[in-house]
Amino acid sequence: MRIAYSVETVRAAEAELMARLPEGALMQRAAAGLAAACAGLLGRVYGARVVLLVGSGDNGGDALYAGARLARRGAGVCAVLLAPDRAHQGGLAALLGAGGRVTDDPFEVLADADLVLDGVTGIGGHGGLRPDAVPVIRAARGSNAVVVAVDLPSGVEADTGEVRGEALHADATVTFGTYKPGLLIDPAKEYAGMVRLVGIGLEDHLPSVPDLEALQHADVARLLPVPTGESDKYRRGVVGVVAGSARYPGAAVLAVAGALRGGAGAVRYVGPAADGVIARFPEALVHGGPPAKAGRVQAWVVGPGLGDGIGVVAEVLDSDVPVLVDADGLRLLDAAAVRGRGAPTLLTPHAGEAAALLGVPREEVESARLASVRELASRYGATVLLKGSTTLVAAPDGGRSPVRVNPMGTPWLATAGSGDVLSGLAGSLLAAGLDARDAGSAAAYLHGLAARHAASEGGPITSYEVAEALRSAWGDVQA
Ligand SMILES: NC(=O)C1=CN([C@@H]2O[C@H](COP(=O)(O)OP(=O)(O)OC[C@H]3O[C@@H](n4cnc5c(N)ncnc54)[C@H](OP(=O)(O)O)[C@@H]3O)[C@@H](O)[C@H]2O)[C@@H](O)CC1
Ligand SMILES: [K+]
Repeated sequence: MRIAYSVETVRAAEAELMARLPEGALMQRAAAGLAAACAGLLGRVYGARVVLLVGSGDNGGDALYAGARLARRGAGVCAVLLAPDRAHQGGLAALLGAGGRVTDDPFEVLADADLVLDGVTGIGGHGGLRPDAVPVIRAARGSNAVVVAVDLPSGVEADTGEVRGEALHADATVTFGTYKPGLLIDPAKEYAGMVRLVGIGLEDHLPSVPDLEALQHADVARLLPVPTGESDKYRRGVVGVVAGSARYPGAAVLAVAGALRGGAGAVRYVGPAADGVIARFPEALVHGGPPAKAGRVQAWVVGPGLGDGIGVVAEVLDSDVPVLVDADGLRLLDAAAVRGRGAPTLLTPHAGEAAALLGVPREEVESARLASVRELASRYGATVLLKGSTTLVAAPDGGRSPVRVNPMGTPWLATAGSGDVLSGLAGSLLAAGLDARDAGSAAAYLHGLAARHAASEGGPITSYEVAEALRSAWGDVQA
């Protein structure tokens, strides 16, 4: 599991820790870890050419002190001061004392650098890079040097993962004390490269519940249901899928495709697209409806491709098993009916649907995804999976459990029908007994991984191919 804390929380923990340490000790810990990571990347420090890009805050201070350590080990270290009169004084003195130098010509030194340390901004940065930094960052990127970001790639928003202008694309990021949300959420995450976490003693001063957590392969593997010798289809779970319409029969096929590969023992399809479903999946159980007459299920998925036939949503919400509501099912969703349910509900909107549920413009959700998913969960008393380049999953517990962020997203998933596959898959995991937050986050993870597997064969992928690749994704996380 990777966990992240917001800047506000990091600053509070830092203040607590700093009060117990001698002046500057924390920055020295950060710089020591940073220099060691750079030494590892360089292989040989003696004679290496290192360039420091130094901004006006403590992020630049970290770079300067780390540069001083590398200079003492024989590296040729040169600093580019982006705000010369505001550069960290102690760090600058340390660098000069260790034999490093300052240059006025960044392009000359960047041309043959082995390693560039990006200390322009860290958690104190806002907005994209300022104009004076842009050509320098581009020159660093255009060189053959390994580019290492200090704490965060400069130009990204630490708390939200937004990138509001130009930002540095790093090969690696050395972050201090804890991950920041921007290191886990796209698009910022893509700028960070390989992330290394350096402990500075902050851990003991951070709250026990982080703001965010991201599952990794091993976490997903632990969550996935494994059939035992005792299993029959009911023990493995039967998932009911209420989807599709005369106008959108394909949504039914895709939701069933996802459900069949989600670990439930059987998939029961209810709706008007039964012929299409059976033609593709003879193993599906089909029923014309209504859902209450279709037979026993352990969880329902309702919504994909329902078109106008959304009257059925209320009937499904009336059941006493977990229910996933997606797509058309989210229109006209009655908040009181959802809140009044005894069994868990999982809502899976994209940003536009989330905006409609919240009654705000779509841009408001896009620009504040974390706040939006939390607000939806609390307003509906449901677990909410907010789809997007980084899918977020929040439980309705007032922030007691961290929001899950999916580290496995991929732009390949921006294709028609991919949400239908996800809803079937997540519903199947609900039927197999996972709680709503686990089912949603494990499904998002497998779905993203499956898309990557499918895309690795080359070229654009279809949603059906994503569903087919779920098997190999499943095997991959368990390997
Ligand atoms: N917290 C911890 O536990 C520890 C923290 N440590 C380190 O401190 C870092 C935080 O330092 P920080 O607070 O000084 O802020 P920082 O990231 O250097 O940037 C702020 C400066 O940048 C400027 N600026 C703002 N936006 C900008 C932009 N777009 N483009 C260009 N400039 C921009 C802004 O200037 P202004 O807006 O006033 O012009 C301000 O002066 C943290 O990331 C970590 O590296 C470690 O040493 C030890 C443990
Ligand atoms: K940085």
